[in-house]
Amino acid sequence: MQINVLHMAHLAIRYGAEKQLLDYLTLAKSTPSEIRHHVCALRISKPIYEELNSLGIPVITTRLWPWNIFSFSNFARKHDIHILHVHNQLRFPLRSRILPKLAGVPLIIEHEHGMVWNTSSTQLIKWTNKLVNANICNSHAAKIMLERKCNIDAKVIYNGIPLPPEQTEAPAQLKTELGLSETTAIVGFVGRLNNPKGAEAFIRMIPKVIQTVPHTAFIVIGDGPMRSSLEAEAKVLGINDQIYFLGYQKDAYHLMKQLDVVVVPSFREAFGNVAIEAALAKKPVIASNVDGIAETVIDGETGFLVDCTESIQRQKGTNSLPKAVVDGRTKELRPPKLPNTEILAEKVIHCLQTPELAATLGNNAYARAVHEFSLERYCKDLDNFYRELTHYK
Ligand SMILES: CC(=O)N[C@H]1[C@@H](OP(=O)(O)OP(=O)(O)OC[C@H]2O[C@@H](n3ccc(=O)[nH]c3=O)[C@H](O)[C@@H]2O)O[C@H](CO)[C@@H](O)[C@@H]1O
Ligand SMILES: O=P([O-])([O-])O[C@@H]1[C@@H](O)[C@H](O)[C@@H](O)[C@H](O)[C@@H]1O
Repeated sequence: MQINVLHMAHLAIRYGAEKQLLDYLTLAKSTPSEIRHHVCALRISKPIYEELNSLGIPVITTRLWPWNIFSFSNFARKHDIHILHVHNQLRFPLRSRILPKLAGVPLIIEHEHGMVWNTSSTQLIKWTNKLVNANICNSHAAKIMLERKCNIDAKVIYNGIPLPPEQTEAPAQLKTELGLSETTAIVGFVGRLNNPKGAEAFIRMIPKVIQTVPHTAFIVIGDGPMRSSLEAEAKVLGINDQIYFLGYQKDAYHLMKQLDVVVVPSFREAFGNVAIEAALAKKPVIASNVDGIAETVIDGETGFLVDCTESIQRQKGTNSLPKAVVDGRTKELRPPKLPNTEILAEKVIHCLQTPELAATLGNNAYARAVHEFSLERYCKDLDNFYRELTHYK
């Protein structure tokens, strides 16, 4: 039996959830299987549309408002869709549950990538829970949030990241481009410049790091609504000449290879693909002890986890703050906080001053990532889940 899956997702930008889906579809397309993929894009950028086209994946673009139900149900019928796999639409049950059911889609999977932290009213979600056949979370922390907030049980499938080709040593062009000497260490942040990522904690730790290790450069990869305020804060802290805002970079992994330490200071993070990408680049990760990050980083073995103690000031135009996050140690809910600035700086300094330790952490992180967080493993888990759900033998 062929299994036809329709993925519903926002594909306008290319950060965590979008990359995860595109990487999966790319691998799935090159692996013989009875599972066929289709995409229902709520929004889509031209490059992503072209990418899906070149993979030969049928795409329907619709926001799925009630008046779009006929085109959606025609597409679902034409491609004999068995499963609608909805990514990150927990807040919109009309679009992800009610209309697809009315359109005759047999099975619905909801996949949580981090939205449950944002969900405000959960009443409609609870009322329509019966329309969903299965839920997937990308970490145990996400599963805890989904259960506590929406009374939904879920299967945990950790994200998976494409393994880099063996033996690809990146040319160290970053230092040349930035005019840095060969001996300058680089500490990096990679992510959307929106509030869950805690980029301000990265900036605030810098003066403390350079007091002890003065010749260090800091780079920020990524873009978003907080960029100008972060640049302004760097100016006020007097660290302008040591920090480089590189904006959105298509090949963040290639740049990560050229860093010495990667910092992931998010105050909420369902999973955190950046921590795994850093691991695959064999770099130690210093990260907040919160949510899914506490599952991807093993404190003292693959990096360091830093407890969260600093209050957050939400800026205009950024995401609203979640009421609670999952504490990395206790697994209990607690208010969101940024990682402790002193400890963050201390751990970065420790890695910079003891490169042997940094190398050991990076190698451990790499071995664990290859074993537990590969795209192949993700693909296998997801495909088996589809088979289970459709009682495929
Ligand atoms: C706050 C939250 O809950 N976020 C979740 C969200 O993704 P979210 O987009 O927040 O974050 P992730 O860190 O997982 O992924 C970001 C991705 O964007 C890439 N990048 C970033 C900057 C840049 O300039 N160029 C670039 O390519 C990174 O390399 C990485 O691959 O869904 C992901 C996928 O399930 C989860 O892992 C995240 O935990
Ligand atoms: O977490 P949040 O900022 O509300 O929303 C996020 C998007 O901005 C991001 O593009 C996507 O990859 C994440 O999965 C999540 O949907």
